[in-house]
Amino acid sequence: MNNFTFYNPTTLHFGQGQLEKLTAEVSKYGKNVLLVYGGGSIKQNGIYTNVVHLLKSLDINIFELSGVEPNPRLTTVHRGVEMCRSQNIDLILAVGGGSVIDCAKAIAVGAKYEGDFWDIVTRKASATGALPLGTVLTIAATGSEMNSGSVITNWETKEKLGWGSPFSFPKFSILDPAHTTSLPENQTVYGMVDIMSHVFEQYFHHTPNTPLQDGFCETILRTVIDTAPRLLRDLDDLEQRATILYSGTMALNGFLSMGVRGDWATHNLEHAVSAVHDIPHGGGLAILFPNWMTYTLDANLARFKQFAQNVFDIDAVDKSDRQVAEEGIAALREFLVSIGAPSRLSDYDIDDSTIELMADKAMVYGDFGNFKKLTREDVVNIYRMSL
Ligand SMILES: NC(=O)c1ccc[n+]([C@@H]2O[C@H](COP(=O)([O-])OP(=O)(O)OC[C@H]3O[C@@H](n4cnc5c(N)ncnc54)[C@H](O)[C@@H]3O)[C@@H](O)[C@H]2O)c1
Repeated sequence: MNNFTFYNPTTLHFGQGQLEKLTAEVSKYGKNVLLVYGGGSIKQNGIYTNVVHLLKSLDINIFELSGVEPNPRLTTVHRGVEMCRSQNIDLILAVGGGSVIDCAKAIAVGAKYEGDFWDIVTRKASATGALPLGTVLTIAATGSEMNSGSVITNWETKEKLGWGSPFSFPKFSILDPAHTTSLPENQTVYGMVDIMSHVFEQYFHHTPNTPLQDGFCETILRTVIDTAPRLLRDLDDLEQRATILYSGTMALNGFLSMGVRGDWATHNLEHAVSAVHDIPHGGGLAILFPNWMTYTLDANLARFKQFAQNVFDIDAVDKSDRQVAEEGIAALREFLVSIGAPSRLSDYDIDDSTIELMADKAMVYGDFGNFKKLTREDVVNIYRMSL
Protein backbone atom coordinates (compact mmCIF):
# COMPACT_ATOMS: atom_id res chain seq x y z
CA MET A 1 0.00 0.00 0.00
CA ASN A 2 1.25 3.54 -0.78
CA ASN A 3 1.40 6.37 1.74
CA PHE A 4 -1.52 8.75 1.47
CA THR A 5 -3.13 11.90 2.82
CA PHE A 6 -6.91 11.97 2.75
CA TYR A 7 -8.88 15.20 2.57
CA ASN A 8 -12.60 15.56 1.96
CA PRO A 9 -14.45 18.51 3.48
CA THR A 10 -17.93 17.92 1.94
CA THR A 11 -20.83 17.55 4.36
CA LEU A 12 -23.26 14.92 3.10
CA HIS A 13 -26.97 14.91 3.94
CA PHE A 14 -28.28 11.57 2.71
CA GLY A 15 -31.80 10.13 2.66
CA GLN A 16 -35.45 10.94 2.14
CA GLY A 17 -36.54 14.38 3.34
CA GLN A 18 -32.99 15.68 3.70
CA LEU A 19 -33.76 18.68 1.47
CA GLU A 20 -34.97 20.41 4.62
CA LYS A 21 -31.27 20.76 5.60
CA LEU A 22 -30.91 23.26 2.76
CA THR A 23 -32.04 26.23 4.85
CA ALA A 24 -29.49 25.67 7.63
CA GLU A 25 -26.73 25.20 5.07
CA VAL A 26 -27.61 28.19 2.86
CA SER A 27 -27.96 30.54 5.84
CA LYS A 28 -24.21 30.18 6.48
CA TYR A 29 -23.25 32.00 3.30
CA GLY A 30 -25.20 35.17 2.55
CA LYS A 31 -28.20 36.45 0.62
CA ASN A 32 -27.21 36.17 -3.05
CA VAL A 33 -27.50 32.66 -4.43
CA LEU A 34 -26.79 31.56 -7.99
CA LEU A 35 -29.09 28.60 -8.72
CA VAL A 36 -27.49 26.47 -11.45
CA TYR A 37 -29.49 23.76 -13.23
CA GLY A 38 -29.88 21.96 -16.52
CA GLY A 39 -32.51 21.54 -19.18
CA GLY A 40 -35.53 21.68 -16.92
CA SER A 41 -36.06 18.14 -15.53
CA ILE A 42 -36.04 19.71 -12.05
CA LYS A 43 -39.09 21.77 -13.02
CA GLN A 44 -40.98 18.67 -14.17
CA ASN A 45 -40.25 16.55 -11.08
CA GLY A 46 -40.94 19.30 -8.53
CA ILE A 47 -37.40 19.65 -7.13
CA TYR A 48 -37.12 23.22 -8.44
CA THR A 49 -40.33 24.29 -6.68
CA ASN A 50 -39.20 22.76 -3.39
CA VAL A 51 -35.73 24.32 -3.55
CA VAL A 52 -37.05 27.77 -4.46
CA HIS A 53 -39.64 27.55 -1.68
CA LEU A 54 -36.92 26.85 0.90
CA LEU A 55 -34.68 29.63 -0.43
CA LYS A 56 -37.54 32.12 -0.36
CA SER A 57 -38.25 31.23 3.26
CA LEU A 58 -34.80 32.71 3.96
CA ASP A 59 -35.42 35.86 1.86
CA ILE A 60 -32.65 34.82 -0.49
CA ASN A 61 -32.05 36.75 -3.71
CA ILE A 62 -32.14 33.99 -6.31
CA PHE A 63 -30.27 34.40 -9.60
CA GLU A 64 -30.69 31.58 -12.11
CA LEU A 65 -28.35 30.00 -14.60
CA SER A 66 -30.33 27.33 -16.45
CA GLY A 67 -29.69 25.21 -19.52
CA VAL A 68 -26.40 23.64 -18.41
CA GLU A 69 -25.69 21.02 -21.06
CA PRO A 70 -25.01 17.34 -20.42
CA ASN A 71 -21.21 17.49 -21.01
CA PRO A 72 -21.19 21.11 -19.74
CA ARG A 73 -19.61 23.70 -21.97
CA LEU A 74 -17.04 26.40 -21.35
CA THR A 75 -19.38 29.03 -22.76
CA THR A 76 -21.86 28.25 -19.96
CA VAL A 77 -19.09 28.49 -17.37
CA HIS A 78 -18.23 31.94 -18.74
CA ARG A 79 -21.89 33.01 -18.42
CA GLY A 80 -21.95 31.83 -14.81
CA VAL A 81 -18.68 33.56 -13.90
CA GLU A 82 -20.03 36.80 -15.35
CA MET A 83 -23.22 36.47 -13.26
CA CYS A 84 -21.23 35.79 -10.07
CA ARG A 85 -19.27 39.00 -10.62
CA SER A 86 -22.14 41.24 -11.67
CA GLN A 87 -24.58 39.99 -9.01
CA ASN A 88 -22.12 39.70 -6.14
CA ILE A 89 -22.99 36.05 -5.57
CA ASP A 90 -22.36 34.57 -2.09
CA LEU A 91 -23.19 30.91 -2.77
CA ILE A 92 -23.60 28.76 -5.87
CA LEU A 93 -26.29 26.11 -5.54
CA ALA A 94 -26.13 23.36 -8.18
CA VAL A 95 -29.32 21.32 -8.55
CA GLY A 96 -28.85 18.44 -10.95
CA GLY A 97 -26.44 15.73 -12.02
CA GLY A 98 -22.71 15.61 -12.60
CA SER A 99 -22.90 18.01 -15.54
CA VAL A 100 -24.59 20.73 -13.51
CA ILE A 101 -22.31 20.20 -10.52
CA ASP A 102 -19.15 20.15 -12.66
CA CYS A 103 -20.24 23.37 -14.35
CA ALA A 104 -20.97 24.97 -10.96
CA LYS A 105 -17.50 23.96 -9.68
CA ALA A 106 -15.95 25.66 -12.70
CA ILE A 107 -18.02 28.79 -12.12
CA ALA A 108 -17.09 28.83 -8.42
CA VAL A 109 -13.37 28.67 -9.19
CA GLY A 110 -13.63 30.85 -12.31
CA ALA A 111 -15.26 33.64 -10.31
CA LYS A 112 -12.07 33.95 -8.24
CA TYR A 113 -9.71 33.87 -11.21
CA GLU A 114 -8.93 37.00 -13.21
CA GLY A 115 -8.13 35.30 -16.51
CA ASP A 116 -10.06 32.85 -18.71
CA PHE A 117 -11.22 29.81 -16.74
CA TRP A 118 -9.97 27.50 -19.55
CA ASP A 119 -6.40 28.35 -18.37
CA ILE A 120 -7.16 26.35 -15.22
CA VAL A 121 -8.55 23.37 -17.13
CA THR A 122 -5.49 23.32 -19.40
CA ARG A 123 -3.14 23.75 -16.42
CA LYS A 124 -1.76 27.08 -17.62
CA ALA A 125 -2.89 28.51 -14.28
CA SER A 126 -3.86 27.16 -10.85
CA ALA A 127 -7.05 27.82 -8.96
CA THR A 128 -6.58 30.47 -6.30
CA GLY A 129 -9.91 30.18 -4.49
CA ALA A 130 -13.60 29.53 -5.05
CA LEU A 131 -17.02 30.80 -4.13
CA PRO A 132 -18.80 28.38 -1.78
CA LEU A 133 -20.77 25.68 -3.60
CA GLY A 134 -23.64 23.49 -2.41
CA THR A 135 -25.38 20.76 -4.38
CA VAL A 136 -28.71 18.96 -4.56
CA LEU A 137 -27.99 15.81 -6.53
CA THR A 138 -30.57 14.36 -8.93
CA ILE A 139 -28.69 11.44 -10.51
CA ALA A 140 -26.44 8.72 -9.10
CA ALA A 141 -23.36 8.60 -11.29
CA THR A 142 -20.31 10.81 -11.07
CA GLY A 143 -19.54 11.27 -7.37
CA SER A 144 -19.07 14.95 -8.23
CA GLU A 145 -21.26 15.76 -5.21
CA MET A 146 -18.40 14.70 -2.89
CA ASN A 147 -15.21 15.22 -4.85
CA SER A 148 -13.18 18.07 -6.27
CA GLY A 149 -13.20 16.90 -9.90
CA SER A 150 -14.99 18.48 -12.83
CA VAL A 151 -15.08 17.86 -16.57
CA ILE A 152 -15.65 20.75 -18.98
CA THR A 153 -16.07 20.70 -22.76
CA ASN A 154 -14.64 23.40 -24.99
CA TRP A 155 -16.89 22.82 -27.99
CA GLU A 156 -14.95 25.24 -30.19
CA THR A 157 -11.71 23.26 -29.88
CA LYS A 158 -13.54 19.93 -29.43
CA GLU A 159 -11.76 19.27 -26.12
CA LYS A 160 -13.37 17.66 -23.07
CA LEU A 161 -10.95 17.82 -20.16
CA GLY A 162 -11.01 17.03 -16.47
CA TRP A 163 -9.58 19.35 -13.85
CA GLY A 164 -9.80 19.74 -10.09
CA SER A 165 -8.46 21.71 -7.16
CA PRO A 166 -8.66 21.62 -3.37
CA PHE A 167 -11.07 24.61 -3.66
CA SER A 168 -13.66 22.80 -5.77
CA PHE A 169 -15.15 20.40 -3.22
CA PRO A 170 -18.80 21.23 -2.51
CA LYS A 171 -19.31 22.61 1.00
CA PHE A 172 -22.43 20.43 1.30
CA SER A 173 -24.43 18.01 -0.79
CA ILE A 174 -28.00 16.83 -0.33
CA LEU A 175 -28.79 13.35 -1.64
CA ASP A 176 -32.39 12.16 -1.53
CA PRO A 177 -33.11 8.94 -3.45
CA ALA A 178 -36.60 10.31 -4.19
CA HIS A 179 -34.90 13.01 -6.30
CA THR A 180 -33.63 10.28 -8.63
CA THR A 181 -36.88 8.40 -9.33
CA SER A 182 -37.75 10.62 -12.30
CA LEU A 183 -34.59 9.52 -14.09
CA PRO A 184 -35.49 7.58 -17.22
CA GLU A 185 -34.20 4.05 -17.67
CA ASN A 186 -31.35 4.93 -20.05
CA GLN A 187 -29.92 7.63 -17.74
CA THR A 188 -30.26 5.25 -14.80
CA VAL A 189 -28.22 2.69 -16.72
CA TYR A 190 -25.56 5.23 -17.76
CA GLY A 191 -25.24 6.29 -14.14
CA MET A 192 -24.71 2.74 -12.93
CA VAL A 193 -22.10 2.14 -15.63
CA ASP A 194 -20.31 5.34 -14.61
CA ILE A 195 -20.25 4.19 -10.98
CA MET A 196 -18.76 0.81 -11.93
CA SER A 197 -16.24 2.53 -14.20
CA HIS A 198 -15.01 4.73 -11.36
CA VAL A 199 -14.39 1.62 -9.32
CA PHE A 200 -12.56 -0.06 -12.21
CA GLU A 201 -10.28 2.96 -12.60
CA GLN A 202 -9.20 2.59 -8.98
CA TYR A 203 -9.21 -1.23 -8.80
CA PHE A 204 -6.89 -1.94 -11.72
CA HIS A 205 -3.48 -1.00 -10.34
CA HIS A 206 -0.22 -2.74 -9.53
CA THR A 207 0.17 -1.63 -5.91
CA PRO A 208 0.82 -4.68 -3.69
CA ASN A 209 -1.01 -5.41 -0.42
CA THR A 210 -4.30 -3.54 -0.78
CA PRO A 211 -6.79 -6.04 0.65
CA LEU A 212 -9.04 -3.46 2.29
CA GLN A 213 -9.17 -1.24 -0.81
CA ASP A 214 -9.83 -4.32 -2.98
CA GLY A 215 -12.67 -5.34 -0.69
CA PHE A 216 -14.26 -1.89 -0.83
CA CYS A 217 -14.08 -1.92 -4.65
CA GLU A 218 -15.37 -5.46 -5.03
CA THR A 219 -18.25 -4.76 -2.63
CA ILE A 220 -19.38 -1.70 -4.58
CA LEU A 221 -19.18 -3.61 -7.87
CA ARG A 222 -21.12 -6.60 -6.51
CA THR A 223 -23.68 -4.23 -4.97
CA VAL A 224 -24.32 -2.43 -8.26
CA ILE A 225 -24.46 -5.72 -10.19
CA ASP A 226 -26.94 -7.12 -7.67
CA THR A 227 -29.07 -3.97 -7.41
CA ALA A 228 -29.22 -2.96 -11.09
CA PRO A 229 -31.74 -5.55 -12.31
CA ARG A 230 -33.99 -4.95 -9.30
CA LEU A 231 -33.94 -1.20 -9.84
CA LEU A 232 -34.60 -1.59 -13.56
CA ARG A 233 -37.65 -3.73 -12.77
CA ASP A 234 -39.08 -0.84 -10.72
CA LEU A 235 -37.51 2.58 -11.28
CA ASP A 236 -39.56 3.97 -8.36
CA ASP A 237 -38.06 1.56 -5.81
CA LEU A 238 -36.56 3.97 -3.28
CA GLU A 239 -34.51 1.30 -1.50
CA GLN A 240 -32.71 0.31 -4.71
CA ARG A 241 -32.37 4.00 -5.68
CA ALA A 242 -30.76 4.69 -2.28
CA THR A 243 -28.30 1.81 -2.68
CA ILE A 244 -27.21 3.05 -6.11
CA LEU A 245 -27.05 6.67 -4.91
CA TYR A 246 -24.78 5.75 -2.00
CA SER A 247 -22.67 3.52 -4.27
CA GLY A 248 -22.14 6.44 -6.65
CA THR A 249 -20.84 8.72 -3.93
CA MET A 250 -18.58 6.08 -2.38
CA ALA A 251 -17.15 5.13 -5.78
CA LEU A 252 -15.56 8.53 -6.31
CA ASN A 253 -15.17 10.48 -3.10
CA GLY A 254 -11.55 9.50 -2.54
CA PHE A 255 -12.14 6.49 -0.29
CA LEU A 256 -11.21 3.89 -2.89
CA SER A 257 -8.00 5.59 -3.94
CA MET A 258 -6.43 5.80 -0.50
CA GLY A 259 -3.07 4.03 -0.77
CA VAL A 260 -3.37 3.12 -4.44
CA ARG A 261 -2.73 4.83 -7.76
CA GLY A 262 -5.70 4.60 -10.11
CA ASP A 263 -5.51 4.25 -13.88
CA TRP A 264 -8.04 6.67 -15.48
CA ALA A 265 -7.08 5.80 -19.05
CA THR A 266 -10.59 4.71 -20.03
CA HIS A 267 -12.11 7.96 -18.80
CA ASN A 268 -9.62 9.79 -20.99
CA LEU A 269 -10.56 7.57 -23.95
CA GLU A 270 -14.25 8.28 -23.34
CA HIS A 271 -13.82 12.03 -22.93
CA ALA A 272 -12.21 12.13 -26.37
CA VAL A 273 -15.18 10.22 -27.84
CA SER A 274 -17.76 12.52 -26.27
CA ALA A 275 -15.71 15.64 -27.12
CA VAL A 276 -16.10 14.72 -30.78
CA HIS A 277 -19.54 13.07 -30.74
CA ASP A 278 -21.31 14.43 -27.62
CA ILE A 279 -22.53 10.99 -26.50
CA PRO A 280 -23.56 10.18 -22.90
CA HIS A 281 -20.49 9.58 -20.73
CA GLY A 282 -21.85 6.35 -19.22
CA GLY A 283 -22.75 5.00 -22.66
CA GLY A 284 -19.22 5.59 -23.91
CA LEU A 285 -17.71 3.91 -20.84
CA ALA A 286 -19.92 0.82 -21.27
CA ILE A 287 -18.46 0.39 -24.75
CA LEU A 288 -14.83 1.17 -23.99
CA PHE A 289 -14.19 -0.48 -20.62
CA PRO A 290 -14.52 -4.17 -21.61
CA ASN A 291 -12.29 -3.49 -24.63
CA TRP A 292 -9.70 -1.69 -22.51
CA MET A 293 -9.74 -4.73 -20.20
CA THR A 294 -9.21 -7.20 -23.02
CA TYR A 295 -6.43 -5.00 -24.42
CA THR A 296 -4.57 -4.61 -21.11
CA LEU A 297 -5.15 -8.10 -19.70
CA ASP A 298 -1.48 -9.07 -19.80
CA ALA A 299 -0.39 -6.02 -17.81
CA ASN A 300 -1.54 -7.88 -14.67
CA LEU A 301 -3.30 -11.18 -15.26
CA ALA A 302 -3.55 -11.87 -11.52
CA ARG A 303 -5.57 -8.70 -11.00
CA PHE A 304 -8.07 -9.67 -13.68
CA LYS A 305 -8.30 -13.18 -12.23
CA GLN A 306 -9.10 -11.70 -8.82
CA PHE A 307 -11.74 -9.47 -10.44
CA ALA A 308 -13.34 -12.47 -12.17
CA GLN A 309 -13.43 -14.57 -9.00
CA ASN A 310 -14.38 -11.95 -6.44
CA VAL A 311 -16.85 -9.91 -8.49
CA PHE A 312 -18.41 -12.45 -10.85
CA ASP A 313 -17.77 -15.69 -8.88
CA ILE A 314 -15.98 -17.29 -11.83
CA ASP A 315 -14.95 -20.83 -10.91
CA ALA A 316 -11.17 -21.24 -11.36
CA VAL A 317 -10.96 -25.02 -11.03
CA ASP A 318 -8.99 -26.65 -13.89
CA LYS A 319 -8.67 -23.33 -15.72
CA SER A 320 -5.63 -21.23 -16.57
CA ASP A 321 -5.34 -17.74 -15.06
CA ARG A 322 -5.95 -16.26 -18.51
CA GLN A 323 -9.10 -18.32 -18.97
CA VAL A 324 -10.50 -17.15 -15.62
CA ALA A 325 -9.59 -13.53 -16.38
CA GLU A 326 -11.21 -13.68 -19.82
CA GLU A 327 -14.36 -15.24 -18.35
CA GLY A 328 -14.53 -12.31 -15.92
CA ILE A 329 -14.43 -9.79 -18.76
CA ALA A 330 -17.02 -11.82 -20.69
CA ALA A 331 -19.26 -11.79 -17.60
CA LEU A 332 -18.94 -8.01 -17.43
CA ARG A 333 -19.91 -7.70 -21.11
CA GLU A 334 -22.90 -9.95 -20.49
CA PHE A 335 -23.97 -7.92 -17.48
CA LEU A 336 -23.74 -4.63 -19.38
CA VAL A 337 -25.84 -6.01 -22.25
CA SER A 338 -28.36 -7.39 -19.73
CA ILE A 339 -29.01 -3.89 -18.33
CA GLY A 340 -29.36 -2.39 -21.80
CA ALA A 341 -26.04 -0.54 -22.01
CA PRO A 342 -24.58 0.06 -25.47
CA SER A 343 -21.73 -2.25 -26.50
CA ARG A 344 -20.34 -0.77 -29.72
CA LEU A 345 -19.47 2.75 -30.95
CA SER A 346 -21.67 1.97 -33.94
CA ASP A 347 -24.62 2.03 -31.50
CA TYR A 348 -24.03 5.82 -31.61
CA ASP A 349 -23.36 5.81 -35.39
CA ILE A 350 -19.65 6.32 -34.81
CA ASP A 351 -17.53 4.71 -37.52
CA ASP A 352 -13.80 4.64 -38.23
CA SER A 353 -13.85 8.03 -39.96
CA THR A 354 -13.29 9.92 -36.66
CA ILE A 355 -10.87 7.52 -34.96
CA GLU A 356 -7.81 9.66 -35.75
CA LEU A 357 -9.56 12.82 -34.53
CA MET A 358 -10.63 11.10 -31.30
CA ALA A 359 -7.05 9.81 -30.86
CA ASP A 360 -5.74 13.39 -31.30
CA LYS A 361 -8.05 14.53 -28.50
CA ALA A 362 -7.12 11.61 -26.21
CA MET A 363 -3.37 12.27 -26.70
CA VAL A 364 -3.50 15.96 -25.79
CA TYR A 365 -1.21 15.38 -22.77
CA GLY A 366 0.75 12.51 -24.39
CA ASP A 367 0.76 8.82 -23.38
CA PHE A 368 -1.58 8.12 -20.46
CA GLY A 369 -2.78 5.50 -17.98
CA ASN A 370 -1.03 4.02 -14.96
CA PHE A 371 -2.09 0.36 -15.22
CA LYS A 372 -0.80 0.21 -18.78
CA LYS A 373 0.64 3.32 -20.42
CA LEU A 374 -1.34 3.82 -23.63
CA THR A 375 0.40 5.17 -26.71
CA ARG A 376 -1.41 6.63 -29.68
CA GLU A 377 -1.23 3.24 -31.39
CA ASP A 378 -2.89 1.60 -28.35
CA VAL A 379 -5.61 4.27 -28.35
CA VAL A 380 -6.40 3.68 -32.01
CA ASN A 381 -6.43 -0.10 -31.43
CA ILE A 382 -8.90 0.20 -28.53
CA TYR A 383 -11.18 2.50 -30.55
CA ARG A 384 -11.07 0.01 -33.45
CA MET A 385 -11.93 -2.89 -31.12
CA SER A 386 -14.92 -0.81 -29.94
CA LEU A 387 -16.42 0.02 -33.35
N1 LIG B 1 -16.79 15.42 -11.50
C1 LIG B 1 -16.57 14.13 -11.58
O1 LIG B 1 -15.99 13.54 -10.68
C2 LIG B 1 -17.06 13.40 -12.79
C3 LIG B 1 -16.87 12.02 -12.86
C4 LIG B 1 -17.34 11.35 -13.96
C5 LIG B 1 -17.96 12.03 -14.98
N2 LIG B 1 -18.12 13.39 -14.91
C6 LIG B 1 -18.80 14.15 -15.97
O2 LIG B 1 -20.16 14.35 -15.55
C7 LIG B 1 -21.00 14.45 -16.70
C8 LIG B 1 -22.11 13.45 -16.63
O3 LIG B 1 -22.87 13.67 -15.46
P1 LIG B 1 -24.06 12.66 -15.04
O4 LIG B 1 -23.70 11.29 -15.47
O5 LIG B 1 -24.35 12.90 -13.61
O6 LIG B 1 -25.27 13.07 -15.95
P2 LIG B 1 -25.82 14.51 -16.36
O7 LIG B 1 -25.71 15.46 -15.24
O8 LIG B 1 -25.19 14.87 -17.66
O9 LIG B 1 -27.36 14.20 -16.57
C9 LIG B 1 -27.75 13.30 -17.59
C10 LIG B 1 -29.17 13.64 -18.06
O10 LIG B 1 -30.09 13.28 -17.04
C11 LIG B 1 -30.99 14.37 -16.81
N3 LIG B 1 -31.39 14.29 -15.41
C12 LIG B 1 -30.60 14.48 -14.32
N4 LIG B 1 -31.30 14.24 -13.20
C13 LIG B 1 -32.56 13.90 -13.59
C14 LIG B 1 -33.74 13.51 -12.90
N5 LIG B 1 -33.76 13.39 -11.55
N6 LIG B 1 -34.84 13.22 -13.63
C15 LIG B 1 -34.83 13.30 -14.98
N7 LIG B 1 -33.74 13.64 -15.69
C16 LIG B 1 -32.62 13.94 -15.00
C17 LIG B 1 -30.17 15.61 -17.17
O11 LIG B 1 -31.01 16.67 -17.50
C18 LIG B 1 -29.37 15.11 -18.35
O12 LIG B 1 -30.11 15.22 -19.55
C19 LIG B 1 -20.09 14.22 -17.90
O13 LIG B 1 -19.69 15.45 -18.46
C20 LIG B 1 -18.92 13.47 -17.30
O14 LIG B 1 -17.75 13.59 -18.09
C21 LIG B 1 -17.69 14.07 -13.82
